[in-house]
Amino acid sequence: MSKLPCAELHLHIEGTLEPELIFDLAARNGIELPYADLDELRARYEFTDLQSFLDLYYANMDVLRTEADFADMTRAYLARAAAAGVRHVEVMVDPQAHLARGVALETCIQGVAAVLETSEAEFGMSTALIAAFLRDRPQEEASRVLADLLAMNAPIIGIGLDSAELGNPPENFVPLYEQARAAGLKLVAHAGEEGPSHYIEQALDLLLVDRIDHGIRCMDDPELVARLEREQVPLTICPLSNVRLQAVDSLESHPLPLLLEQGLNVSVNSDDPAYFGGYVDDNFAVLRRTFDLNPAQLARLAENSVTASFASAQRKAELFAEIEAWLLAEGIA
Ligand SMILES: Nc1ncnc2[nH]cnc12
Ligand SMILES: [Zn+2]
Repeated sequence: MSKLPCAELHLHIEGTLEPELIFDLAARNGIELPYADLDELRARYEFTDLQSFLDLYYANMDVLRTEADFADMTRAYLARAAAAGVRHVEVMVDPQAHLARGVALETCIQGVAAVLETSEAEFGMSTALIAAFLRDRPQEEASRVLADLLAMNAPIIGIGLDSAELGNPPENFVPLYEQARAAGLKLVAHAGEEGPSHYIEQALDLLLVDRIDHGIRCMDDPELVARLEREQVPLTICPLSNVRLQAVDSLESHPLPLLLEQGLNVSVNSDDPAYFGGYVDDNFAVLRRTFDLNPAQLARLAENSVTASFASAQRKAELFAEIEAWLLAEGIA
């Protein structure tokens, strides 16, 4: 089976930092890591919940110091994503996580954006950049950083909301989202990953988001599931992430097939692929094996990703045609 063409809509670029690159960048920047070798680092990749992952994710970012570091990480992701079948990607970056370490906004944004600009020529892959804000830091700080991003004309298409969800509800960030909307930006937010289903409703009703990242806790509220279907609210779902962070009991009990069956716009994404055991093709592969998904169901997931993307109408038409061609090649058209 050839790689299914798709859009990746839920991807933290810092979550693509592979252990080997962490060691390379540490050596380049003269940083002493708290791990003796790759095996010792890899042994830490056992998570009990979101916070246990975030602790390692933020610690490992310390190796990102220069524009070249951000660029090398982004280049490595694009090459791996191209091999995975990703034809359009909307990359999230966490500017506050870098500012807090003394890394300038320009360094992280320019480092990532400069490489995203090359992906069309190198891989035929279209890209966009989303600035994600840390919900466990103050709303006022987020608003200041967004103002700085706008003042420097950062090439961002939208904003997101991530980091520790429990106890940090969407309602805390209404001013940030109003500011972003006034600037013409697209709006997404993590909601219902670990947090309760009413965080999803808050993200929709108070932040007015275009998409929900994760959203799997909607399963606790059948009326919300019906609403998500009725309004065709996209949920960017990350199966391997949910398993590794124990947001679901097992892959077998993951709600994605049920949500697909019920007609919701669910897509498949990798979240932090260097930490969760795989890129988008790996996510598709385990889903296909576990749930015996047929080519038409896989194509529907890919079509959902294109529908939910912020790509232009022309680009979307190209991507739908690629998926149709894949389905034909699979003998199912
Ligand atoms: N899965 C996730 N949830 C919340 N914040 C994140 N930051 C990076 N990955 C994340
Ligand atoms: Zn995420």
